[in-house]
Amino acid sequence: MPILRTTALVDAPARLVSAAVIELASSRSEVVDVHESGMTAVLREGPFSSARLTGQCAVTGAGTLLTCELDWVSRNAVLDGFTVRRPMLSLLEAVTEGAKARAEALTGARVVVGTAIVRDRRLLAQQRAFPAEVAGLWELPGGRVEPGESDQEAVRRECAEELGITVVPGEAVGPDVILPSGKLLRIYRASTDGEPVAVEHKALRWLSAGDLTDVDWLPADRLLLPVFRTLLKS
Ligand SMILES: Nc1nc2c([nH]c(=O)n2[C@H]2C[C@H](O)[C@@H](COP(=O)(O)OP(=O)(O)OP(=O)(O)O)O2)c(=O)[nH]1
Repeated sequence: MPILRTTALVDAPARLVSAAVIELASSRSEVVDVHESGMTAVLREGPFSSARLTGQCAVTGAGTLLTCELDWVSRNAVLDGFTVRRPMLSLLEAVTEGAKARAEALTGARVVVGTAIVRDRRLLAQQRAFPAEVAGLWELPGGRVEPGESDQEAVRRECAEELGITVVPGEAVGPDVILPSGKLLRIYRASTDGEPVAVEHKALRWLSAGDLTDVDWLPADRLLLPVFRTLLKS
């Protein structure tokens, strides 16, 4: 199975480098797995039987080392060297260099926090009531981090406003996701003793791992479903 590998040293945190690779990969392929330090995508169409793109981040003293790999099953091993390897290398370089530039440009971008509250192996999700373009779609509780506020303070404030509960924020999980506005969606675990109610939303649901695909998520959250599944296993 042919395999190509490229690397780049990126001056940005790993969860943002992962976000940039996910954004680039999802414009050309189907992202099938995401985690804090990378992602795996499958290319469905091209001069190969099947192809897989992975991006993996490692934290070093000099920045985040991004390693991207493409491996594929050849249709014709003789033609492979001429007709497949060169475009595959161009694709890989475009993803690696594109992710480096995008992550470095977005360092310090505004953050939207999402809150992952898990109870009895179920994740709390809420259905948006407005604006019209996204009404009916599902998301995690949260919202924009206000100037001068920490991510954790935003998690506490948004959960109080949207759910009427006090939460204790935990660690960030998964990669960031770049929103169409250029803000970064960042998910934090949180725990609560309170009973949430839908203050601003249409509905709340506690979703088990098997229920996760029953609801129509906002596109950024749909990308994070592998992270939500992992949370429900632990
Ligand atoms: N809260 C939240 N927002 C999300 C998620 N996924 C996702 O794409 N978003 C987007 C939707 C919005 O464009 C943006 C957050 O907007 P928002 O309306 O919830 O934020 P906010 O409470 O600070 O807004 P506002 O009342 O100040 O207008 O992030 C998610 O899981 N939770």
